[in-house]
Amino acid sequence: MKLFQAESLTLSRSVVAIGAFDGVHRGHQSVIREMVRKGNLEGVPTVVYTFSPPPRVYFQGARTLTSPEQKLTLLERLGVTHTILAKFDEEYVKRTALEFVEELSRINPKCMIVGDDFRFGNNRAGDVSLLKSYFNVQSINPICCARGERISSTRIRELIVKGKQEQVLPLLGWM
Ligand SMILES: Cc1cc2nc3c(=O)[nH]c(=O)nc-3n(C[C@H](O)[C@H](O)[C@H](O)COP(=O)(O)O)c2cc1C
Ligand SMILES: Nc1ncnc2c1ncn2[C@@H]1O[C@H](COP(=O)(O)OP(=O)(O)OP(=O)(O)O)[C@@H](O)[C@H]1O
Repeated sequence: MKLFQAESLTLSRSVVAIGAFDGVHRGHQSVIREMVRKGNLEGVPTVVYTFSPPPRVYFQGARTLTSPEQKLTLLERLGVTHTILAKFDEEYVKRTALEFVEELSRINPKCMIVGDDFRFGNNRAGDVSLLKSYFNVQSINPICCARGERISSTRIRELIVKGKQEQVLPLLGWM
């Protein structure tokens, strides 16, 4: 897997998954596996566009579930060929939604997977409907735990705070 900073990758075709992916939990794995499946089917590079630190860590002081190194190892294991790891800092968050769209255009995504509530660009001005006006955007069905709740990084952080470690590993599902 090749690693890139923001604005440094150009491709003639790709499939892309975008998100914080903190923890690379079972929900994230499902998104990434679907993206890799599509990429392999089409014979095009598979790209994860992610952030370091995760936006919730930067803005809300949330605890990080996976270090950048751990995250990259897990992404590589899932078969991702390229990862863009954007340094999420004071400068980066000033980028407008259209600047982010322009950056994505440089990798010519044939298909893009993001969450329905994905927001991007300064002050979270960009949303999925804006992204859909430029790209073929898809989402996948939510992956839930045995109790029927949607798995999320936020939920895993809450379980850690409550000391319910034994419930965390099945949600991460790294084994
Ligand atoms: C270029 C760019 C600029 C952003 N600027 C802001 C911002 O000013 N304020 C904010 O709360 N979030 C900002 N975000 C973070 C997004 O709101 C969101 O958390 C991020 O895209 C990750 O999406 P996810 O939470 O669905 O994984 C920005 C994201 C990008 C890509
Ligand atoms: N349980 C899930 N099932 C399916 N897709 C998921 C699930 N959790 C996250 N995703 C998808 O993974 C991508 C990255 O999401 P993100 O990093 O925001 O995850 P999250 O766990 O919801 O994070 P947070 O709790 O911090 O909001 C998005 O496309 C999102 O829709």
